[in-house]
Amino acid sequence: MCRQKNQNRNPARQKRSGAVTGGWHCEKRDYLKNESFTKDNGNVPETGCLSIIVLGASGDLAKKKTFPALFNLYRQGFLQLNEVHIFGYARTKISDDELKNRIRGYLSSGNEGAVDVSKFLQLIKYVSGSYDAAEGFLALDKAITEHETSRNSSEGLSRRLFYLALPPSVYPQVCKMIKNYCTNKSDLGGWTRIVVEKPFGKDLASAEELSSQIGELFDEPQIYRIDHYLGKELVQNLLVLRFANRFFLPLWNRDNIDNVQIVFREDFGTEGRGGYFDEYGIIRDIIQNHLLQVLCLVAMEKPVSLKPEYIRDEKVKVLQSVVPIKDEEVVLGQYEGYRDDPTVPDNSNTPTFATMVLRIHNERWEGVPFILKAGKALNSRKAEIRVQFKDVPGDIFKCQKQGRNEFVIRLQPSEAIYMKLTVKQPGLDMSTAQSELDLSYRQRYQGVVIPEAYERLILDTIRGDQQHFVRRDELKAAWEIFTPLLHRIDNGEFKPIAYKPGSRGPVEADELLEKAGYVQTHGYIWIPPTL
Ligand SMILES: NC(=O)C1=CN([C@@H]2O[C@H](COP(=O)(O)OP(=O)(O)OC[C@H]3O[C@@H](n4cnc5c(N)ncnc54)[C@H](OP(=O)(O)O)[C@@H]3O)[C@@H](O)[C@H]2O)C=CC1
Ligand SMILES: O=C1O[C@H](COP(=O)(O)O)[C@@H](O)[C@H](O)[C@H]1O
Repeated sequence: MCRQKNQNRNPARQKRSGAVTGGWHCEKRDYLKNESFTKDNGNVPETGCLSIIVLGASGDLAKKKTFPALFNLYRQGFLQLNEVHIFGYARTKISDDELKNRIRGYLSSGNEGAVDVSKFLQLIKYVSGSYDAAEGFLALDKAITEHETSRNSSEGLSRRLFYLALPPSVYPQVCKMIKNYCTNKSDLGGWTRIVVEKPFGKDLASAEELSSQIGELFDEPQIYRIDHYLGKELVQNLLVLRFANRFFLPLWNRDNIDNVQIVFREDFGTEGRGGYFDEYGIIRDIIQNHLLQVLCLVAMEKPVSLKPEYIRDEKVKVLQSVVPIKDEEVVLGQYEGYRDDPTVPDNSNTPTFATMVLRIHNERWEGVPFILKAGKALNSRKAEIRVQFKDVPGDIFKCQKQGRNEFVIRLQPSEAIYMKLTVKQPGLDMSTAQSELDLSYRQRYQGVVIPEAYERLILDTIRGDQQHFVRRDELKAAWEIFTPLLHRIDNGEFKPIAYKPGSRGPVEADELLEKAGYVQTHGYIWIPPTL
Protein backbone atom coordinates (compact mmCIF):
# COMPACT_ATOMS: atom_id res chain seq x y z
CA MET A 1 0.00 0.00 0.00
CA CYS A 2 1.25 3.48 -0.72
CA ARG A 3 2.34 5.80 2.03
CA GLN A 4 -0.15 8.62 2.42
CA LYS A 5 0.42 12.11 3.68
CA ASN A 6 -1.19 12.75 7.08
CA GLN A 7 -2.91 9.41 7.01
CA ASN A 8 -3.09 7.17 9.98
CA ARG A 9 0.08 5.21 10.63
CA ASN A 10 -1.51 1.96 11.60
CA PRO A 11 1.21 -0.73 11.86
CA ALA A 12 -0.97 -3.24 10.04
CA ARG A 13 -1.07 -0.85 7.12
CA GLN A 14 2.64 -0.15 7.27
CA LYS A 15 3.36 -3.84 7.14
CA ARG A 16 1.54 -3.93 3.85
CA SER A 17 3.61 -1.07 2.42
CA GLY A 18 5.07 -1.84 -0.98
CA ALA A 19 8.52 -1.30 -2.37
CA VAL A 20 9.84 2.20 -2.93
CA THR A 21 11.21 2.58 -6.41
CA GLY A 22 12.99 5.65 -7.67
CA GLY A 23 11.20 7.93 -5.21
CA TRP A 24 7.77 6.47 -5.97
CA HIS A 25 6.02 4.49 -3.30
CA CYS A 26 4.33 1.63 -4.99
CA GLU A 27 1.49 -0.44 -3.70
CA LYS A 28 1.42 -4.18 -3.85
CA ARG A 29 -1.86 -5.95 -4.01
CA ASP A 30 -2.78 -9.54 -4.29
CA TYR A 31 -5.37 -9.43 -7.00
CA LEU A 32 -4.27 -11.03 -10.21
CA LYS A 33 -5.28 -14.64 -10.20
CA ASN A 34 -2.52 -15.74 -12.57
CA GLU A 35 0.35 -17.23 -10.55
CA SER A 36 3.02 -15.53 -12.62
CA PHE A 37 1.58 -12.13 -11.87
CA THR A 38 0.98 -12.70 -8.20
CA LYS A 39 4.22 -14.06 -6.93
CA ASP A 40 5.66 -10.58 -6.22
CA ASN A 41 2.61 -9.54 -4.27
CA GLY A 42 2.34 -10.97 -0.82
CA ASN A 43 -0.59 -8.96 0.44
CA VAL A 44 -3.82 -10.03 1.96
CA PRO A 45 -6.86 -8.53 0.21
CA GLU A 46 -8.43 -5.70 2.17
CA THR A 47 -11.76 -6.06 3.83
CA GLY A 48 -13.91 -3.61 5.68
CA CYS A 49 -15.98 -0.61 5.00
CA LEU A 50 -15.70 0.85 1.49
CA SER A 51 -17.34 4.15 0.55
CA ILE A 52 -17.32 5.10 -3.12
CA ILE A 53 -18.23 8.72 -3.68
CA VAL A 54 -19.12 9.82 -7.21
CA LEU A 55 -18.80 13.59 -7.43
CA GLY A 56 -20.69 14.99 -10.40
CA ALA A 57 -23.23 12.19 -9.98
CA SER A 58 -25.82 14.14 -11.98
CA GLY A 59 -23.61 14.16 -15.09
CA ASP A 60 -23.10 12.27 -18.31
CA LEU A 61 -20.04 10.21 -17.39
CA ALA A 62 -21.50 9.17 -14.04
CA LYS A 63 -24.69 7.80 -15.54
CA LYS A 64 -23.17 6.26 -18.66
CA LYS A 65 -19.93 4.85 -17.29
CA THR A 66 -19.26 5.19 -13.56
CA PHE A 67 -22.49 3.81 -12.08
CA PRO A 68 -22.77 1.03 -14.71
CA ALA A 69 -19.17 -0.01 -13.97
CA LEU A 70 -19.92 -0.08 -10.24
CA PHE A 71 -23.03 -2.11 -10.94
CA ASN A 72 -21.06 -4.68 -12.93
CA LEU A 73 -18.48 -4.94 -10.16
CA TYR A 74 -21.27 -5.43 -7.66
CA ARG A 75 -22.92 -8.07 -9.82
CA GLN A 76 -19.70 -10.03 -10.10
CA GLY A 77 -19.17 -9.97 -6.35
CA PHE A 78 -16.31 -7.46 -6.24
CA LEU A 79 -18.35 -5.05 -4.15
CA GLN A 80 -19.73 -6.76 -1.07
CA LEU A 81 -23.16 -5.77 0.20
CA ASN A 82 -21.97 -5.75 3.80
CA GLU A 83 -18.94 -3.56 3.06
CA VAL A 84 -19.74 -1.07 0.36
CA HIS A 85 -21.84 2.03 0.13
CA ILE A 86 -22.03 4.40 -2.84
CA PHE A 87 -22.61 8.13 -2.50
CA GLY A 88 -23.57 10.46 -5.33
CA TYR A 89 -22.71 14.12 -4.85
CA ALA A 90 -23.55 17.11 -7.06
CA ARG A 91 -25.19 20.54 -6.92
CA THR A 92 -28.43 19.46 -8.59
CA LYS A 93 -31.15 19.17 -5.99
CA ILE A 94 -32.63 15.74 -6.48
CA SER A 95 -33.68 12.97 -4.14
CA ASP A 96 -32.04 9.54 -3.81
CA ASP A 97 -34.87 8.11 -5.89
CA GLU A 98 -34.49 10.68 -8.65
CA LEU A 99 -30.80 9.86 -8.99
CA LYS A 100 -31.60 6.16 -9.06
CA ASN A 101 -34.21 6.72 -11.76
CA ARG A 102 -31.68 8.61 -13.86
CA ILE A 103 -29.16 5.80 -13.80
CA ARG A 104 -31.45 2.75 -13.73
CA GLY A 105 -31.78 2.61 -17.53
CA TYR A 106 -27.99 2.45 -17.96
CA LEU A 107 -27.55 -0.61 -15.76
CA SER A 108 -27.69 -3.54 -18.10
CA SER A 109 -29.16 -6.44 -16.24
CA GLY A 110 -28.29 -10.06 -16.87
CA ASN A 111 -30.85 -12.85 -16.97
CA GLU A 112 -31.91 -12.55 -13.40
CA GLY A 113 -31.11 -8.81 -13.52
CA ALA A 114 -34.07 -6.99 -11.98
CA VAL A 115 -33.26 -8.19 -8.47
CA ASP A 116 -29.61 -7.32 -8.88
CA VAL A 117 -30.42 -3.82 -10.10
CA SER A 118 -32.75 -3.02 -7.25
CA LYS A 119 -30.33 -4.43 -4.64
CA PHE A 120 -27.52 -2.38 -6.17
CA LEU A 121 -29.61 0.79 -6.18
CA GLN A 122 -30.23 0.33 -2.47
CA LEU A 123 -26.52 0.91 -1.94
CA ILE A 124 -26.74 4.44 -3.32
CA LYS A 125 -27.37 7.61 -1.37
CA TYR A 126 -27.38 11.09 -2.87
CA VAL A 127 -26.06 14.21 -1.16
CA SER A 128 -26.52 17.59 -2.76
CA GLY A 129 -24.10 20.46 -2.23
CA SER A 130 -21.81 22.91 -3.95
CA TYR A 131 -18.23 22.20 -4.90
CA ASP A 132 -16.64 25.07 -3.03
CA ALA A 133 -18.39 25.34 0.33
CA ALA A 134 -17.93 23.39 3.54
CA GLU A 135 -21.63 22.76 4.13
CA GLY A 136 -22.17 20.15 1.43
CA PHE A 137 -18.94 18.32 2.18
CA LEU A 138 -19.72 18.25 5.90
CA ALA A 139 -23.05 16.66 5.03
CA LEU A 140 -21.25 14.19 2.76
CA ASP A 141 -18.74 13.35 5.49
CA LYS A 142 -21.58 12.84 7.94
CA ALA A 143 -23.30 10.41 5.58
CA ILE A 144 -20.09 8.47 4.98
CA THR A 145 -19.27 8.36 8.69
CA GLU A 146 -22.75 7.06 9.50
CA HIS A 147 -22.21 4.27 7.04
CA GLU A 148 -18.76 3.52 8.49
CA THR A 149 -20.06 3.56 12.05
CA SER A 150 -22.81 1.15 11.14
CA ARG A 151 -20.17 -1.25 9.75
CA ASN A 152 -17.56 -0.88 12.47
CA SER A 153 -18.85 -3.87 14.30
CA SER A 154 -16.79 -5.94 11.89
CA GLU A 155 -13.01 -5.63 11.95
CA GLY A 156 -11.50 -4.05 8.90
CA LEU A 157 -10.19 -1.05 7.11
CA SER A 158 -12.18 2.00 6.26
CA ARG A 159 -11.70 3.07 2.67
CA ARG A 160 -12.90 6.20 0.92
CA LEU A 161 -12.71 6.41 -2.86
CA PHE A 162 -13.63 9.78 -4.41
CA TYR A 163 -14.36 9.63 -8.13
CA LEU A 164 -14.33 13.09 -9.70
CA ALA A 165 -16.78 12.78 -12.62
CA LEU A 166 -16.56 16.54 -12.96
CA PRO A 167 -15.13 19.18 -15.26
CA PRO A 168 -11.40 19.54 -14.43
CA SER A 169 -11.91 23.25 -13.69
CA VAL A 170 -13.39 22.30 -10.31
CA TYR A 171 -10.82 19.65 -9.34
CA PRO A 172 -8.68 21.94 -7.12
CA GLN A 173 -11.58 23.26 -5.05
CA VAL A 174 -13.19 19.84 -4.77
CA CYS A 175 -9.91 18.24 -3.68
CA LYS A 176 -9.49 20.95 -1.07
CA MET A 177 -12.97 20.25 0.31
CA ILE A 178 -12.32 16.50 0.38
CA LYS A 179 -9.01 17.05 2.12
CA ASN A 180 -10.49 19.43 4.71
CA TYR A 181 -13.75 17.66 5.46
CA CYS A 182 -13.96 14.16 4.05
CA THR A 183 -10.74 12.17 4.38
CA ASN A 184 -10.80 8.87 6.16
CA LYS A 185 -10.64 9.28 9.92
CA SER A 186 -11.12 5.71 11.02
CA ASP A 187 -8.79 4.43 13.70
CA LEU A 188 -9.07 0.97 12.20
CA GLY A 189 -6.84 2.12 9.34
CA GLY A 190 -7.66 2.56 5.69
CA TRP A 191 -7.17 5.14 3.02
CA THR A 192 -8.53 8.02 0.97
CA ARG A 193 -8.05 7.95 -2.80
CA ILE A 194 -8.96 10.38 -5.54
CA VAL A 195 -9.78 9.40 -9.12
CA VAL A 196 -9.53 12.18 -11.68
CA GLU A 197 -10.74 12.11 -15.26
CA LYS A 198 -9.13 13.51 -18.35
CA PRO A 199 -8.57 16.08 -19.78
CA PHE A 200 -6.07 16.79 -17.04
CA GLY A 201 -5.10 20.33 -18.05
CA LYS A 202 -5.10 22.02 -21.45
CA ASP A 203 -1.37 22.32 -21.97
CA LEU A 204 1.88 21.79 -20.11
CA ALA A 205 1.56 24.83 -17.85
CA SER A 206 -2.08 24.26 -16.86
CA ALA A 207 -1.53 20.53 -16.28
CA GLU A 208 1.47 21.22 -14.07
CA GLU A 209 -0.48 23.83 -12.16
CA LEU A 210 -3.34 21.38 -11.63
CA SER A 211 -0.89 18.66 -10.58
CA SER A 212 0.74 21.02 -8.06
CA GLN A 213 -2.59 22.11 -6.63
CA ILE A 214 -3.76 18.54 -6.12
CA GLY A 215 -0.26 17.42 -5.15
CA GLU A 216 -0.27 19.82 -2.23
CA LEU A 217 -3.33 18.06 -0.88
CA PHE A 218 -2.74 14.42 -1.69
CA ASP A 219 0.31 12.23 -2.21
CA GLU A 220 0.92 10.91 -5.72
CA PRO A 221 -0.02 7.33 -4.74
CA GLN A 222 -3.43 8.56 -3.62
CA ILE A 223 -4.14 10.11 -7.03
CA TYR A 224 -5.49 7.94 -9.85
CA ARG A 225 -5.45 9.75 -13.22
CA ILE A 226 -7.75 7.59 -15.26
CA ASP A 227 -7.37 7.02 -18.99
CA HIS A 228 -9.99 4.50 -19.89
CA TYR A 229 -8.05 3.23 -22.91
CA LEU A 230 -5.63 1.67 -20.43
CA GLY A 231 -8.52 -0.47 -19.21
CA LYS A 232 -9.36 -1.92 -22.62
CA GLU A 233 -8.72 -5.64 -22.96
CA LEU A 234 -6.42 -5.46 -25.93
CA VAL A 235 -4.50 -2.51 -24.57
CA GLN A 236 -3.89 -4.53 -21.43
CA ASN A 237 -2.77 -7.39 -23.66
CA LEU A 238 0.04 -5.35 -25.22
CA LEU A 239 2.65 -6.08 -22.58
CA VAL A 240 1.85 -9.78 -22.67
CA LEU A 241 2.01 -9.93 -26.44
CA ARG A 242 5.26 -8.05 -26.63
CA PHE A 243 7.15 -9.53 -23.73
CA ALA A 244 5.78 -13.06 -23.38
CA ASN A 245 6.22 -14.12 -27.00
CA ARG A 246 9.54 -15.02 -28.56
CA PHE A 247 8.06 -14.23 -32.01
CA PHE A 248 8.06 -10.54 -31.45
CA LEU A 249 11.25 -9.99 -29.47
CA PRO A 250 13.70 -9.93 -32.41
CA LEU A 251 11.31 -8.23 -34.84
CA TRP A 252 10.07 -5.33 -32.75
CA ASN A 253 12.48 -2.65 -33.91
CA ARG A 254 13.59 -0.30 -36.67
CA ASP A 255 15.34 -3.11 -38.58
CA ASN A 256 12.04 -4.83 -39.32
CA ILE A 257 9.20 -2.42 -38.75
CA ASP A 258 8.57 0.25 -41.36
CA ASN A 259 5.82 2.23 -39.67
CA VAL A 260 3.22 2.03 -36.91
CA GLN A 261 -0.27 3.47 -37.03
CA ILE A 262 -2.47 4.02 -34.00
CA VAL A 263 -5.94 4.92 -35.15
CA PHE A 264 -9.16 6.06 -33.50
CA ARG A 265 -12.22 6.65 -35.68
CA GLU A 266 -15.76 7.49 -34.68
CA ASP A 267 -18.72 7.50 -37.05
CA PHE A 268 -20.57 10.17 -35.07
CA GLY A 269 -19.85 13.78 -34.29
CA THR A 270 -19.61 15.66 -31.02
CA GLU A 271 -23.33 15.13 -30.37
CA GLY A 272 -24.40 17.08 -27.33
CA ARG A 273 -20.82 17.57 -26.16
CA GLY A 274 -19.93 20.33 -28.63
CA GLY A 275 -19.40 22.93 -25.90
CA TYR A 276 -16.92 20.72 -24.06
CA PHE A 277 -15.28 19.48 -27.22
CA ASP A 278 -14.71 22.90 -28.73
CA GLU A 279 -12.61 23.93 -25.76
CA TYR A 280 -10.36 20.91 -26.19
CA GLY A 281 -10.41 19.49 -29.74
CA ILE A 282 -9.43 16.04 -30.96
CA ILE A 283 -5.76 16.25 -29.95
CA ARG A 284 -6.55 16.93 -26.29
CA ASP A 285 -9.62 14.68 -26.29
CA ILE A 286 -8.08 11.56 -27.83
CA ILE A 287 -4.49 11.84 -29.06
CA GLN A 288 -2.63 13.37 -26.10
CA ASN A 289 -4.06 10.75 -23.77
CA HIS A 290 -5.63 7.62 -25.27
CA LEU A 291 -3.46 7.21 -28.38
CA LEU A 292 -0.28 8.34 -26.69
CA GLN A 293 -0.78 5.82 -23.89
CA VAL A 294 -1.14 3.11 -26.51
CA LEU A 295 2.00 4.35 -28.25
CA CYS A 296 3.91 4.05 -24.97
CA LEU A 297 2.93 0.41 -24.57
CA VAL A 298 3.84 -0.36 -28.18
CA ALA A 299 7.20 1.39 -28.04
CA MET A 300 8.51 1.03 -24.48
CA GLU A 301 11.36 -1.21 -23.44
CA LYS A 302 10.75 -4.25 -21.25
CA PRO A 303 10.20 -3.17 -17.65
CA VAL A 304 12.23 -4.71 -14.83
CA SER A 305 9.06 -6.41 -13.60
CA LEU A 306 5.33 -5.85 -13.63
CA LYS A 307 5.45 -3.50 -10.68
CA PRO A 308 3.51 -0.38 -11.68
CA GLU A 309 6.45 1.96 -11.13
CA TYR A 310 8.75 -0.02 -13.40
CA ILE A 311 6.17 0.03 -16.17
CA ARG A 312 5.50 3.71 -15.75
CA ASP A 313 9.25 4.45 -15.69
CA GLU A 314 9.57 2.86 -19.13
CA LYS A 315 6.58 4.79 -20.48
CA VAL A 316 8.11 8.06 -19.35
CA LYS A 317 11.38 7.22 -21.14
CA VAL A 318 9.54 6.71 -24.44
CA LEU A 319 7.65 9.96 -24.07
CA GLN A 320 10.85 11.83 -23.31
CA SER A 321 12.40 10.40 -26.48
CA VAL A 322 9.72 11.82 -28.78
CA VAL A 323 11.15 14.65 -30.87
CA PRO A 324 9.18 17.86 -31.60
CA ILE A 325 6.35 17.34 -34.07
CA LYS A 326 6.94 18.99 -37.44
CA ASP A 327 4.13 21.11 -38.95
CA GLU A 328 4.52 19.35 -42.29
CA GLU A 329 3.79 16.05 -40.56
CA VAL A 330 0.40 17.17 -39.24
CA VAL A 331 -2.97 17.30 -41.00
CA LEU A 332 -5.94 18.78 -39.16
CA GLY A 333 -9.58 18.57 -40.18
CA GLN A 334 -12.99 19.79 -39.08
CA TYR A 335 -16.14 18.09 -40.32
CA GLU A 336 -18.71 20.15 -42.16
CA GLY A 337 -21.65 20.87 -39.88
CA TYR A 338 -19.59 20.85 -36.68
CA ARG A 339 -20.17 24.57 -36.20
CA ASP A 340 -23.95 24.15 -36.54
CA ASP A 341 -23.99 23.04 -32.91
CA PRO A 342 -25.30 26.09 -31.00
CA THR A 343 -22.66 25.55 -28.30
CA VAL A 344 -19.83 25.78 -30.87
CA PRO A 345 -18.69 29.26 -31.97
CA ASP A 346 -19.35 30.06 -35.66
CA ASN A 347 -15.67 30.75 -36.27
CA SER A 348 -14.34 27.73 -34.37
CA ASN A 349 -10.86 26.59 -35.41
CA THR A 350 -11.06 23.42 -33.33
CA PRO A 351 -9.94 20.24 -35.10
CA THR A 352 -12.29 17.27 -35.01
CA PHE A 353 -9.72 15.23 -36.95
CA ALA A 354 -5.94 15.00 -36.81
CA THR A 355 -3.25 12.82 -38.31
CA MET A 356 0.31 13.38 -37.20
CA VAL A 357 3.65 11.65 -37.22
CA LEU A 358 5.55 11.16 -33.98
CA ARG A 359 9.21 10.19 -34.11
CA ILE A 360 11.02 8.46 -31.29
CA HIS A 361 14.70 9.23 -31.05
CA ASN A 362 16.15 6.07 -29.56
CA GLU A 363 18.06 2.98 -30.57
CA ARG A 364 14.96 0.88 -31.20
CA TRP A 365 12.80 3.33 -33.14
CA GLU A 366 14.99 5.90 -34.91
CA GLY A 367 13.48 6.44 -38.38
CA VAL A 368 10.18 4.63 -37.72
CA PRO A 369 7.17 6.93 -38.03
CA PHE A 370 4.43 6.47 -35.43
CA ILE A 371 1.35 7.80 -37.17
CA LEU A 372 -1.42 8.85 -34.78
CA LYS A 373 -4.80 9.42 -36.32
CA ALA A 374 -8.09 10.35 -34.67
CA GLY A 375 -11.31 11.70 -36.04
CA LYS A 376 -14.98 12.21 -35.36
CA ALA A 377 -17.83 11.92 -37.88
CA LEU A 378 -15.86 9.56 -40.12
CA ASN A 379 -17.05 6.60 -42.19
CA SER A 380 -16.51 3.96 -39.50
CA ARG A 381 -15.99 3.40 -35.79
CA LYS A 382 -12.83 1.58 -34.86
CA ALA A 383 -9.63 1.78 -32.87
CA GLU A 384 -6.59 -0.22 -33.85
CA ILE A 385 -2.82 -0.50 -33.86
CA ARG A 386 -1.30 -1.41 -37.22
CA VAL A 387 2.35 -2.40 -37.29
CA GLN A 388 3.61 -2.56 -40.86
CA PHE A 389 6.78 -4.49 -41.56
CA LYS A 390 9.38 -3.65 -44.18
CA ASP A 391 9.47 -5.37 -47.57
CA VAL A 392 11.16 -8.76 -47.78
CA PRO A 393 14.65 -8.26 -49.22
CA GLY A 394 15.39 -10.27 -52.39
CA ASP A 395 11.77 -10.99 -53.26
CA ILE A 396 11.94 -14.14 -55.43
CA PHE A 397 8.16 -14.36 -55.65
CA LYS A 398 7.83 -10.89 -57.07
CA CYS A 399 4.97 -10.57 -54.66
CA GLN A 400 5.30 -7.07 -53.36
CA LYS A 401 2.06 -6.30 -55.10
CA GLN A 402 0.44 -8.56 -52.48
CA GLY A 403 1.35 -6.15 -49.76
CA ARG A 404 3.53 -6.06 -46.70
CA ASN A 405 3.24 -8.08 -43.51
CA GLU A 406 1.14 -6.31 -40.96
CA PHE A 407 0.42 -7.10 -37.36
CA VAL A 408 -2.90 -5.58 -36.37
CA ILE A 409 -4.42 -5.25 -32.94
CA ARG A 410 -8.07 -4.29 -33.23
CA LEU A 411 -9.00 -2.65 -29.94
CA GLN A 412 -12.65 -2.20 -30.86
CA PRO A 413 -15.18 -3.11 -32.07
CA SER A 414 -14.78 -6.91 -32.52
CA GLU A 415 -11.53 -7.26 -30.59
CA ALA A 416 -8.99 -9.16 -32.63
CA ILE A 417 -5.32 -9.70 -33.25
CA TYR A 418 -4.37 -10.67 -36.77
CA MET A 419 -1.30 -10.95 -38.92
CA LYS A 420 -1.48 -10.17 -42.58
CA LEU A 421 0.93 -12.39 -44.41
CA THR A 422 1.67 -13.76 -47.84
CA VAL A 423 0.88 -17.41 -48.56
CA LYS A 424 0.72 -19.65 -51.60
CA GLN A 425 -2.61 -19.34 -53.31
CA PRO A 426 -4.14 -22.85 -52.93
CA GLY A 427 -4.16 -24.62 -56.26
CA LEU A 428 -1.86 -25.86 -58.99
CA ASP A 429 -0.19 -22.54 -59.68
CA MET A 430 2.70 -21.22 -57.64
CA SER A 431 1.13 -17.87 -57.04
CA THR A 432 0.97 -15.83 -53.90
CA ALA A 433 -1.92 -14.30 -52.05
CA GLN A 434 -2.46 -12.14 -49.02
CA SER A 435 -4.10 -13.89 -46.08
CA GLU A 436 -4.13 -13.71 -42.32
CA LEU A 437 -3.56 -15.54 -39.05
CA ASP A 438 -6.56 -14.47 -37.11
CA LEU A 439 -7.29 -14.41 -33.39
CA SER A 440 -10.76 -12.98 -33.25
CA TYR A 441 -11.85 -12.84 -29.65
CA ARG A 442 -15.54 -13.47 -30.20
CA GLN A 443 -14.73 -16.74 -31.96
CA ARG A 444 -11.80 -17.85 -29.86
CA TYR A 445 -13.25 -16.92 -26.48
CA GLN A 446 -16.90 -17.79 -26.92
CA GLY A 447 -18.97 -17.06 -23.88
CA VAL A 448 -16.22 -14.97 -22.27
CA VAL A 449 -17.43 -11.52 -21.31
CA ILE A 450 -14.79 -8.88 -21.85
CA PRO A 451 -15.02 -6.39 -18.97
CA GLU A 452 -15.66 -2.74 -19.65
CA ALA A 453 -12.58 -0.55 -19.29
CA TYR A 454 -14.07 1.50 -16.46
CA GLU A 455 -15.02 -1.61 -14.55
CA ARG A 456 -11.47 -2.89 -14.55
CA LEU A 457 -9.94 0.46 -13.70
CA ILE A 458 -12.29 1.22 -10.81
CA LEU A 459 -11.46 -2.19 -9.39
CA ASP A 460 -7.76 -1.28 -9.64
CA THR A 461 -8.37 1.92 -7.68
CA ILE A 462 -10.04 -0.08 -4.91
CA ARG A 463 -7.18 -2.55 -4.91
CA GLY A 464 -4.56 0.17 -5.01
CA ASP A 465 -2.96 -0.88 -8.27
CA GLN A 466 -1.55 2.13 -10.14
CA GLN A 467 -0.21 0.21 -13.15
CA HIS A 468 -2.94 1.38 -15.51
CA PHE A 469 -3.03 4.98 -14.33
CA VAL A 470 -1.03 7.95 -15.50
CA ARG A 471 1.74 9.18 -13.22
CA ARG A 472 2.45 12.88 -12.86
CA ASP A 473 5.78 12.83 -14.73
CA GLU A 474 4.15 10.78 -17.50
CA LEU A 475 1.46 13.39 -17.89
CA LYS A 476 4.04 16.17 -17.98
CA ALA A 477 6.04 14.40 -20.68
CA ALA A 478 2.83 13.86 -22.68
CA TRP A 479 1.92 17.54 -22.57
CA GLU A 480 5.48 18.51 -23.53
CA ILE A 481 5.02 16.71 -26.83
CA PHE A 482 1.82 18.43 -27.87
CA THR A 483 1.88 21.86 -26.24
CA PRO A 484 3.78 23.76 -29.00
CA LEU A 485 1.43 22.39 -31.69
CA LEU A 486 -1.67 23.05 -29.57
CA HIS A 487 -0.63 26.63 -28.96
CA ARG A 488 -0.19 27.20 -32.69
CA ILE A 489 -3.68 25.81 -33.30
CA ASP A 490 -5.17 27.88 -30.43
CA ASN A 491 -3.53 31.02 -31.91
CA GLY A 492 -5.12 30.33 -35.28
CA GLU A 493 -1.74 29.70 -36.94
CA PHE A 494 -2.77 26.19 -37.98
CA LYS A 495 -6.17 25.73 -39.59
CA PRO A 496 -8.17 22.53 -40.00
CA ILE A 497 -9.24 21.40 -43.47
CA ALA A 498 -12.99 20.85 -43.96
CA TYR A 499 -14.12 17.26 -44.56
CA LYS A 500 -17.45 15.65 -45.24
CA PRO A 501 -19.09 13.79 -42.34
CA GLY A 502 -19.08 10.09 -43.15
CA SER A 503 -15.85 10.33 -45.17
CA ARG A 504 -12.29 9.14 -44.40
CA GLY A 505 -11.34 12.67 -43.37
CA PRO A 506 -9.21 15.05 -45.44
CA VAL A 507 -7.40 13.39 -48.37
CA GLU A 508 -4.27 15.20 -47.21
CA ALA A 509 -4.18 12.78 -44.26
CA ASP A 510 -3.90 9.78 -46.60
CA GLU A 511 -1.19 11.60 -48.53
CA LEU A 512 0.73 12.17 -45.29
CA LEU A 513 0.39 8.50 -44.46
CA GLU A 514 1.84 7.52 -47.79
CA LYS A 515 4.64 10.06 -47.45
CA ALA A 516 5.48 8.61 -44.05
CA GLY A 517 5.98 5.23 -45.72
CA TYR A 518 2.71 3.35 -45.22
CA VAL A 519 1.94 1.08 -48.17
CA GLN A 520 -1.68 0.16 -48.52
CA THR A 521 -2.56 -3.38 -49.57
CA HIS A 522 -4.93 -2.91 -52.47
CA GLY A 523 -7.68 -5.42 -53.12
CA TYR A 524 -7.47 -7.06 -49.68
CA ILE A 525 -9.49 -6.34 -46.62
CA TRP A 526 -9.75 -8.28 -43.38
CA ILE A 527 -13.33 -9.07 -42.46
CA PRO A 528 -13.98 -10.09 -38.85
CA PRO A 529 -15.27 -13.67 -38.91
CA THR A 530 -18.78 -14.34 -37.71
CA LEU A 531 -19.81 -17.27 -35.59
N1 LIG B 1 -18.99 11.99 -20.72
C1 LIG B 1 -18.05 11.19 -21.23
O1 LIG B 1 -18.31 10.33 -22.05
C2 LIG B 1 -16.62 11.33 -20.78
C3 LIG B 1 -16.27 12.28 -19.84
N2 LIG B 1 -14.97 12.36 -19.42
C4 LIG B 1 -14.59 13.33 -18.41
O2 LIG B 1 -15.33 13.10 -17.23
C5 LIG B 1 -15.61 14.30 -16.54
C6 LIG B 1 -17.10 14.48 -16.39
O3 LIG B 1 -17.67 14.46 -17.69
P1 LIG B 1 -19.24 14.61 -17.95
O4 LIG B 1 -19.99 13.78 -17.00
O5 LIG B 1 -19.43 14.42 -19.40
O6 LIG B 1 -19.46 16.12 -17.61
P2 LIG B 1 -20.81 16.91 -17.31
O7 LIG B 1 -20.76 18.15 -18.12
O8 LIG B 1 -21.99 16.03 -17.45
O9 LIG B 1 -20.58 17.34 -15.80
C7 LIG B 1 -20.73 16.46 -14.69
C8 LIG B 1 -21.42 17.20 -13.58
O10 LIG B 1 -20.56 18.24 -13.14
C9 LIG B 1 -21.33 19.39 -12.78
N3 LIG B 1 -20.85 20.52 -13.59
C10 LIG B 1 -20.93 20.70 -14.91
N4 LIG B 1 -20.35 21.84 -15.29
C11 LIG B 1 -19.89 22.41 -14.18
C12 LIG B 1 -19.19 23.61 -13.91
N5 LIG B 1 -18.84 24.45 -14.88
N6 LIG B 1 -18.87 23.90 -12.63
C13 LIG B 1 -19.21 23.05 -11.64
N7 LIG B 1 -19.87 21.89 -11.85
C14 LIG B 1 -20.20 21.58 -13.09
C15 LIG B 1 -22.77 19.07 -13.09
O11 LIG B 1 -23.39 18.66 -11.88
P3 LIG B 1 -24.22 19.65 -10.95
O12 LIG B 1 -24.57 20.86 -11.72
O13 LIG B 1 -25.40 18.83 -10.52
O14 LIG B 1 -23.29 19.91 -9.82
C16 LIG B 1 -22.69 17.87 -14.02
O15 LIG B 1 -23.80 17.03 -13.88
C17 LIG B 1 -14.95 15.38 -17.39
O16 LIG B 1 -13.67 15.60 -16.90
C18 LIG B 1 -14.90 14.76 -18.77
O17 LIG B 1 -13.90 15.31 -19.56
C19 LIG B 1 -14.01 11.49 -19.89
C20 LIG B 1 -14.31 10.53 -20.82
C21 LIG B 1 -15.62 10.39 -21.38
O1 LIG C 1 -12.51 9.93 -23.82
C1 LIG C 1 -13.23 9.89 -24.78
O2 LIG C 1 -13.48 8.70 -25.35
C2 LIG C 1 -14.64 8.51 -26.15
C3 LIG C 1 -14.39 7.23 -26.93
O3 LIG C 1 -14.27 6.16 -26.03
P1 LIG C 1 -14.49 4.66 -26.56
O4 LIG C 1 -14.15 3.83 -25.39
O5 LIG C 1 -15.92 4.56 -26.99
O6 LIG C 1 -13.57 4.48 -27.70
C4 LIG C 1 -14.86 9.67 -27.09
O7 LIG C 1 -16.10 9.51 -27.74
C5 LIG C 1 -14.88 10.96 -26.29
O8 LIG C 1 -14.93 12.06 -27.19
C6 LIG C 1 -13.65 11.11 -25.45
O9 LIG C 1 -13.82 12.19 -24.55
